Amino acid sequence: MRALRLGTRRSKLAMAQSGQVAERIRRLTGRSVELVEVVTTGDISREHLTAIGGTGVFVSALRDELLAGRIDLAVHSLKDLPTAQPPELALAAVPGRADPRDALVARDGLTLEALLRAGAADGSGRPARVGTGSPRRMSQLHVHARSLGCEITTVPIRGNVDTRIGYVRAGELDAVVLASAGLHRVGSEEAITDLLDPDTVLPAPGQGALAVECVASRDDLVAELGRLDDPPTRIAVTAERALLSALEAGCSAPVAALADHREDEPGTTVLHLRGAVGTTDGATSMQLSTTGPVPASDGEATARADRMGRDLAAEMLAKGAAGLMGERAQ
Ligand SMILES: NCc1[nH]cc(CCC(=O)O)c1CC(=O)O
Repeated sequence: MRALRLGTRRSKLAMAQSGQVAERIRRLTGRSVELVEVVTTGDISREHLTAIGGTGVFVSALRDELLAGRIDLAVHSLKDLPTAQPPELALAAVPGRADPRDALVARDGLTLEALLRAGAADGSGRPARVGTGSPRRMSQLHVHARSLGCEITTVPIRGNVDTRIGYVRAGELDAVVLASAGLHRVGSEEAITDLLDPDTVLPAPGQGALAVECVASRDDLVAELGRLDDPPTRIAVTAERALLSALEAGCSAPVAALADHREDEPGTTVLHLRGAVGTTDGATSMQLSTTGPVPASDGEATARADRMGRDLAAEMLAKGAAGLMGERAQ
């Protein structure tokens, strides 16, 4: 049998996660897998992602290659995947999720709270300068700083993981916030100085999870790749993405969501879903949560998770969430 062609961006993070999925396929199916590099608009453009239409730009070039039949499968960071799934493509697997939390990489090994209280490194009394281009992170960092009676200066940055960590090493910023999962995938986890509690900074929908995509009409391939699927992860991210989709938010909007399976009573698992929105300056924000049963069948549980996400979004909209998403992508 010929080798499966796995299309990947050539960033360190994309290569790492594609390589890890390729290895899982080889081990589970015995199929050989070959990595094929694909260049995307997001890799070329130096503009801020919000200015070029969100992180979907990373995904579209890979999808074009799938539809043209030049590659057999693609691996995306699930949080970069637009919520509308094109019918010609199948989300064949959502493998087991890594830690969904955001991580702080701060000067002098500081935690977020210690950094906010300490302020800028020069002792000038100015607020700490924290790099992130994500409206979701900015919003929640400002809310948290205010709750501690501190201020924070957020600085929009872009670039790959090494570039972002480099700003802290060079002393240009006091800290940067990145996904823990990405730092682990590229082997830079030792740079993490604090893992942010989701009650403080709730991650992006799908953060820490991967999506394995192929052409929907290739039934055998869909089934083969389906062996990588982790039902609890798929159920959780389904709830998070349903919430995002129902809020009709662009992928750069400040929407956060995290679902996790919890033991309710001994032997009974429930799905707990948190959702948050807020203005970028953190002046107004909202966080709501809900809990629902997890039916025994994975199909029913996924459908139920989808409804939970949409119901929580409806509750958020009824409480004025739309007014907090002014920055949403046009
Ligand atoms: N938006 C870029 C992006 N897409 C996926 C990850 C990290 C891995 C993940 O969350 O699965 C990152 C970098 C980051 O947010 O720090």
